[in-house]
This record gives sequence, C-alpha cells and structure tokens, in this order.
Amino acid sequence: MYLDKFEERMLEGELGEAVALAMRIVVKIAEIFSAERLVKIKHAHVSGVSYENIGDEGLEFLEGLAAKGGRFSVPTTVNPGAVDLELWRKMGVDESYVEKQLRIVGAFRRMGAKVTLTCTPYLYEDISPGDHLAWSESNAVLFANSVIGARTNRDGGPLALMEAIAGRAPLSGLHLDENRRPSLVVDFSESSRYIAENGLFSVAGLIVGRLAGNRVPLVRGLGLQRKDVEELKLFLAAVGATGGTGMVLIDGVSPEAPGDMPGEVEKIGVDDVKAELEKYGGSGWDAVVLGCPHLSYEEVASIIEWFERKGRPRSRVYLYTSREVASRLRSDRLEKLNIHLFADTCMVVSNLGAYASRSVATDSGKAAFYLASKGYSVALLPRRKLLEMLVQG
Ligand SMILES: C[C@@](O)(CCOP(=O)(O)O)CC(=O)O
Ligand code: SF4
Repeated sequence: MYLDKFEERMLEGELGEAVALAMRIVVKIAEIFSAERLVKIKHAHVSGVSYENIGDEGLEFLEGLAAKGGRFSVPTTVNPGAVDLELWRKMGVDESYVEKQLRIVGAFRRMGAKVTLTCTPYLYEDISPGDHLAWSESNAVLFANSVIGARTNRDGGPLALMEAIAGRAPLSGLHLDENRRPSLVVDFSESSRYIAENGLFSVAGLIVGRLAGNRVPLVRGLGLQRKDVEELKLFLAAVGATGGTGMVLIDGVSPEAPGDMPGEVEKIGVDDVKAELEKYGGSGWDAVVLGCPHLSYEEVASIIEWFERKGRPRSRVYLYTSREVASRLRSDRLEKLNIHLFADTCMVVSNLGAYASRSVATDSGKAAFYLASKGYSVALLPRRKLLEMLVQG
C-alpha cells in the first residue's frame, strides 16, 4: 500500500508513540480492505464514550492513550455519554459512577476533542459535499453520506479514534465512488401517503435497514426533501438500527446521482408498514422518551411550546439533546411541566430503567429497536400522536 513520506514518518514513530499506534491500526485496516492508499480526513466523530457501554477497560484505554501523547490531528467531536453532566442527580447514579464518566470526558478533552457529547454532529459542524470524514455513530454516518454527500465509512468507535489521531482513513468503502452506487431499489410509492399522514418515517427506516443489510439502497417515492431534517434523522437512524449500511440514496434528497438502476426492486405497501409497526405495540407505558437521534433546537422548542399551550403531560416526558440546545432551553418551567430535558446522554446509552421506567413510548425506530433488545417494553408511535395522547383528558 502506498504511504507518502509524512505517513511513513508517522508510522515509524517520529511523531510519537500514540501516532505510531494509530497509524499501525489504520494501515492494518486499510490492508484488510485492499485500499491503495489513505485519505486525509477533515473531521472525526468518535462513539464509545458512555461509561455504561465501555466500562473500566475503555476508560483505562482512553486515559492510557492520552498519557502516551495521543492528540487529535483534525477537529473531533464525541458521542453521548452515560449521564447528563449537570443533572446526573436526577438519573439514579452515584458520584463514583459520574467520576468515571468525567474521567472519560477528561481523556477526550486532553486529546483535543470538542466534548459535544451529541450524536448529531451534522447539525453543528461545518461539513460539505465531498468531505472525507471518519465518523462512528451510525445515524451520523448515514446522514453525512446520504443527505450531505460527505464521505465516511461506518467505522467502529475505536477505529474512528485512531483515524482522528492519524488524520487519515483507509481510502476504501464509501470513500470511493464505486461503492456509493445503489444495488437495490426500495419503492415506497404505494405507501408514502400513509407514511406521511401518520408520521411513520421511523418505521420506513426499520424496513429499509433490514432489506438493505450492508448494501446501499436507492429509496424511491418516500416524498422527503432536504429540508425535512426531523423526518430524515428518524428515518436514517432506524435504517442504521436494523441494517449495517452506511448510506442510502434518497430520491429528492441525496446530492449524488444514482447511476444505473439496480435490477432488484422491493415495493413497500401499507400492510408492510403496519406489520413493522405492530412489532412495537408495548402497552401501558409510563414515560415518553424523545430524542434518538438527539433533538435539534427547533424540535425541543416546539415540544415545550406544545405543552405550554396544551397543559402538563399526563406522563413524564424525557427529551435528549445537545448541551448547546439544552442550555438555551432549560428553565424552571420544565420541571413544573413534568418535562426532563437531558444533554450529554440519551435513552439508550444511559441507564433509563434507573430513572425513568422499563416501559416507555418513543417516536424513534432506532430507540425502540435497541430498548426492546435490552428487554424494555416499548411502544413506537409517531411524535404528533404521542404529544396529542399526552394532553388528552
Ligand atoms: C447505538 C449508538 O447510537 C450509540 C451507542 O454507541 P456508543 O456507546 O456511542 O458506542 C451507536 C450507533 O448506532 O452507531
Ligand atoms: S440518541 Fe440514538 S442515535 Fe443518539 S447516541 Fe443515543 S442511541 Fe445513538
């Protein structure tokens, strides 16, 4: 595999132990995928930040890497952790647990990360079509490739960490034109009206992910546009939950042309959508969790505004967003409204059962998929319907 002079020096340890380790791993992966060379990345996003998921082993690895002089050579953001770093007392955890999460955050900060602790870097970072990235949160990867037209593989957290230090990724997979072309069509023209009227884009995503597996699908007839960020987030996150793919070409949204039409066409009817939705019929929920992926400023503001207008919700509502949005919208009013606005974490990577309930309702196909697999009882319902149910007498 070709390495330029500077990359060779990095690999040989001239820039320190951490850079050499990062390069060894990136080069090894590049060789496995038969990449001809590496590509410089503009930005990295690292998952595997929650103490709940990575435990002491992960924490020690990150501290060790920072102590070895590990420094990110490109702007790097990080995924949510296990707790809200301000409101952790409301999350059923003790101080020693929070200490561990803070040590993880500290290690990332020493390595130069912007400690954003959100899974929606695409809402905040300056990412353009054609940019090469090393991202490792599936919903973010899918948004970057499918909506923005940037290029990243669906990396695991540890690989993105090494790529962030090396500033390079293997030139393989979705970094290359030939792997960004669709190999099947998923056609929603028979069900798009039903999906739009009932707000079921999450359900559409669960279906697409399962059909696509690791292939890039071309989604036709869904009726979404580039401006429909809320729906696109829910749709793509759900694709990433049931499928391994890192990209969906969405007719009317994706900036890239699909090229030759694939022969395989799957038509999705109203009955298919209903059948998928019926898998998440959990009843008797006693908390509502919204924000997988993290809610944007506009989404949080409009949910708060809804309850201010219609009155206090009948069950507790948990909202998850970025620190930036939470600090703009948090107020004493929310407590009175039975709304809990959390940042730095989410319903999947925190211990939801400890502070909310093991019986929840959500509008997120991805959260429904992961929480159900952890043994929670989950009802999947469109956001509009949930909000209405919460204020009905
Ligand atoms: C489920 C997920 O959104 C968050 C949990 O992963 P992690 O703890 O950030 O590695 C990861 C993903 O889908 O890429
Ligand atoms: S909110 Fe959803 S997409 Fe974001 S980190 Fe949690 S599980 Fe992943």
